[in-house]
Amino acid sequence: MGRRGRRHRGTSNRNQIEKSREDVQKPLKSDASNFQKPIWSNLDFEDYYKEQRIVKAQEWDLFMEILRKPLPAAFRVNSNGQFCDDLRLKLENDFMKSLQAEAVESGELEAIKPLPWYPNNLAWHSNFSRKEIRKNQTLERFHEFLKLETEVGNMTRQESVSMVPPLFLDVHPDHFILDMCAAPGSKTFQLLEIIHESSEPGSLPKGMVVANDVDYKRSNLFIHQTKRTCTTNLMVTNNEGQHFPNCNTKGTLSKEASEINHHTSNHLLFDRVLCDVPCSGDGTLRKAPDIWRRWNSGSGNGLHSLQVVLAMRGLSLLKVGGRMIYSTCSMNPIEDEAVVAEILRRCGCSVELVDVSDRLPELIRRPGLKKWKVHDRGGWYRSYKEVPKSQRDGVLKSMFPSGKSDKDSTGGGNIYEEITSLSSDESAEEVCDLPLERCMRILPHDQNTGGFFIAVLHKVSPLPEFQEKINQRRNFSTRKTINSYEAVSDTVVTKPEEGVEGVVLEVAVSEKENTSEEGIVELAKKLDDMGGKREVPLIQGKWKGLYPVVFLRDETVIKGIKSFYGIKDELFPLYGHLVTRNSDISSHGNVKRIYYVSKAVKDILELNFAVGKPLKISSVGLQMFEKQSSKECEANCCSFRITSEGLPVILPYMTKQILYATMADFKNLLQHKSIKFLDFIHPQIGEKAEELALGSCVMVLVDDTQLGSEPVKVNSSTIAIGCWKGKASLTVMVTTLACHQLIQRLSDRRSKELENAEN
Ligand SMILES: C[S@@+](CC[C@H](N)C(=O)[O-])C[C@H]1O[C@@H](n2cnc3c(N)ncnc32)[C@H](O)[C@@H]1O
Repeated sequence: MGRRGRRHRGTSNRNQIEKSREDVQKPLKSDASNFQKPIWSNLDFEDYYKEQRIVKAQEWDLFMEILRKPLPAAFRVNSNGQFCDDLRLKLENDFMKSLQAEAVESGELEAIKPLPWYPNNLAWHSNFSRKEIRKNQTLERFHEFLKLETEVGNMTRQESVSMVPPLFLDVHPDHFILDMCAAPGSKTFQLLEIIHESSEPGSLPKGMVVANDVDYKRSNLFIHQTKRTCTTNLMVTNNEGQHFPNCNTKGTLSKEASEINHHTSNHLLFDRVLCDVPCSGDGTLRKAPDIWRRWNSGSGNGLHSLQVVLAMRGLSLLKVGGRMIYSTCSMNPIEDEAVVAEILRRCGCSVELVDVSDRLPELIRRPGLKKWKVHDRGGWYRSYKEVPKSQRDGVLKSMFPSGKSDKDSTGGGNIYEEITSLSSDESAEEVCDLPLERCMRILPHDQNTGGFFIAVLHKVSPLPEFQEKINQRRNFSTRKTINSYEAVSDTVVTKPEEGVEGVVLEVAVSEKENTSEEGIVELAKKLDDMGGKREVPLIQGKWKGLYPVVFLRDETVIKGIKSFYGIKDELFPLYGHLVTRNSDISSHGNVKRIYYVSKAVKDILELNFAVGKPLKISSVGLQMFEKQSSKECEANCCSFRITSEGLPVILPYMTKQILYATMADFKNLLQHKSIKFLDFIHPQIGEKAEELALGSCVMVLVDDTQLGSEPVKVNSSTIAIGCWKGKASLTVMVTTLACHQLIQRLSDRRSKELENAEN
């Protein structure tokens, strides 16, 4: 095959991939002129899945019936939330009972119930769809509860099947985890919760999550939500997953930096990888009925090769001994079993499909298929031999159960290459000889959910050398990466330094936060002390709302914060853990927002700087301090207030600017938002408030016995809010919504205590 022909096929295939990707990701236009009523059926879909035999003939009608019903709502109580137990009890003891009448009326057995396979009754399924919950008046109280707790970050609405993959990943708090296709981030939140679960309040987990997604707009939505997780252990990147950088140090790091990088040898490697790939999404038909209209077998075919390369890249970034989940919300074997079979063939003995049949026994799932066929416009094919040459652009060998890709897996060929001579037995229906029965397919009618597919992979040894070489070749052809990224986003590209092949961009911020270019360049000079690498905007000569992350090294600012809040370096180091972005610096050179990064994130950030910034970081760490200018502020006042999301992390290490208050004064402040010192219910608390330095402070709720015996040890149940101490009054610095939610939770606790006392 000549080069021209091959290139042509490659391009056409690429176009098809792009098209499928667009089809999958493009939100439907919501304006009235484009609105089309869902059709709830698609004969091609029915023919396809009947032929693939994903369900037995006798189950077919039920399968289709359930697919046409709206998806019941599901939600999770966030396990790190301060009110986790309170919320779980409220669901178990209050809503489960009070909603029951409503359920019986609509013919259901239970209104809400915990998902039996999810640990600790933390995930719930409601027999009402989200629409019903919104519309029904009796359900209003429940709806308000869900809305409020979701808004403040105590709960997450998430499709139940989408909660499954993190549970099979076997995550430990010290794990470095890569979530390759993370947006909108529901599984990332779960992963973060797991790594935080066993850490003490204020002590940060050793592990971290890199949440990557090529689509920076989708990532930005997700970044906005990460505030509520109060985590310092997250980095969000916008690399193409298949080109995710090695961050290979090639022995160029100093001894100190190499030690930092100890856990990653000379590559950035991960203990766990979640590869939740872009897919045709027909498992979400119940939630997104517009898919009925759009569905065709070409979508799955067009995504297959992207899914293979994403999974292969994930495996190459995985440590030996590590675990990767490959998952899709599609029921299509071309996107599911065929991809898993292809990666197993490419990896040889270095990767195993893990049998997890003994895990989560209450989760109903079906074994992966060993037989399937491939369909395209030309019809059905049982083996690659049957595919006419004219159709081989879109139908690949790797889509068939046998794969027949020996040549591909040596690294010499590529998956678009043609086979012209095949033996006669290849025309028979193929059966895959790999243990694909270990994969899991969740079908909608099994437990009233969406459809999902999961495979658990274990890396036993390094991948075959040629596979690693293929990955390295892909990673970095840097220019290509930049160009393909430009297609989907506005990017600031860091000017490549001598000897460093193309390095890319950083942080996305909203347009309104834009600062003048001169100001930023000026500030970059001041703040970027990481080897003097200054960021230069290349694309269209504009910053386009994307700004670099820089370590904050300003001694005056850091010392000011430390002394004002009484933070001891040996207990909670600030230096080297504080970062800011150029967008967070005013044109006068003043830092506006400061983020805190855990040791794990700091290490990766430093590694990224050291190897020329191949990671396109769009968000990192937790916003902990915010500039707060006030006329009342005196010379010794610190102009950085502690943010609500930063407070739980820093509180255990603060020795100054803390006011302890009992319930009456605490609630009073939440209700009135601002209280004069003279108006405190307990005058001694008012006096203490007056003694605080002007500026940011924290009010901590204590019980009557603790008052007067300060300092009180902070633990995971400590309730505190950020405040501002003015000349005559104390003011809360949290939103009205957060005040409202806190009052609600405190009242519920109080009623529970009274109830317990009565019994
Ligand atoms: C199924 S969604 C992921 C859902 C997500 N894991 C969650 O639980 O919320 C697939 C994601 O893959 C992203 N994506 C598509 N192509 C990609 C690529 N080449 N590299 C990385 N991400 C990609 C899409 O932007 C999309 O957000």
